Amino acid sequence: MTLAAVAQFCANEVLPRNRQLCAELIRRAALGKAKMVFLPEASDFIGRNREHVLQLTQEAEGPFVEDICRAAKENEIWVSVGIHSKSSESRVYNSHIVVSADGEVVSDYKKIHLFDVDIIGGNRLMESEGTIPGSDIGQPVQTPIGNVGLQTCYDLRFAELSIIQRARGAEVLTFPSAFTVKTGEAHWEPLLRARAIESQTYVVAAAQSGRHNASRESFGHAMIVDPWGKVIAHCHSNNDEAMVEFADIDLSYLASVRLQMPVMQQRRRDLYPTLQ
Ligand SMILES: O=C(O)CNC(=O)[C@H](CS)NC(=O)CCC(=O)C(=O)O
Repeated sequence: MTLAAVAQFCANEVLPRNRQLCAELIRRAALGKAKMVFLPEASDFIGRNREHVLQLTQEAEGPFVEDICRAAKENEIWVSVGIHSKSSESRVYNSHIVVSADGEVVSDYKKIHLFDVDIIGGNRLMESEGTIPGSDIGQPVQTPIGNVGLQTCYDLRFAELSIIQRARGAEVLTFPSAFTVKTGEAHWEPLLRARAIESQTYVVAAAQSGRHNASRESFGHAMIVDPWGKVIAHCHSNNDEAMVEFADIDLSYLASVRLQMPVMQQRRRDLYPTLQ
């Protein structure tokens, strides 16, 4: 058994509180014997507006990453977590870091697709006003649960990334998220299951959940999906309770799914561009 743990909680603008909750979730995952734990996008904080996010990022980044690295090392567990990170201009990066069980940051993915949308009956959010998009898909990270491809939240809607990461050796795709309630109700689970089925990977999706402030609420429902599309861990809640659920990442099962239905070999690369 190689257990993974997926977490959800409700980050707010109180930085020490968010750090403590993350450390607590890491500890609970390790107590449950997980080898790697997945925390949501923006686990360091959810801010009120662009200026607030910029200011909080200055204060949050150093102490947050330090605390995550310490918790990973103390509990001997790998961690995937979404954070805001500083840049040389007045916008931040939406980063997704992986920390090894030695407490070292071993990978840093910057969200490629930014959430610039105006949903009728939902939210208008223009992420690119305060965030610089990343431009590197990166290589999957070798971890004790398998090769983990890093993405973030809205990237989930761009299936090309998942296929490319699968071609680069990903066995697990991970999407730390803060889905809105309206889009989450309609799309969250079907998108996660679709990515798992079509790329034949495990999908681990940690989630923000509950009300962050007067204008932001997140959908929750963190989950792990197996390569057949079955939901094998599910935080059944959309309130602000912090929780963690577990599932076995079975790479021999993954190999058998790929063998039975070899979709990667069956792609018509003569008809559509080769993905690498
Ligand atoms: O703002 C922060 O600090 C953290 N980042 C987020 O919450 C991001 C950008 S606003 N949220 C999403 O991408 C939601 C995607 C979504 O809900 C969908 O694809 O339907």
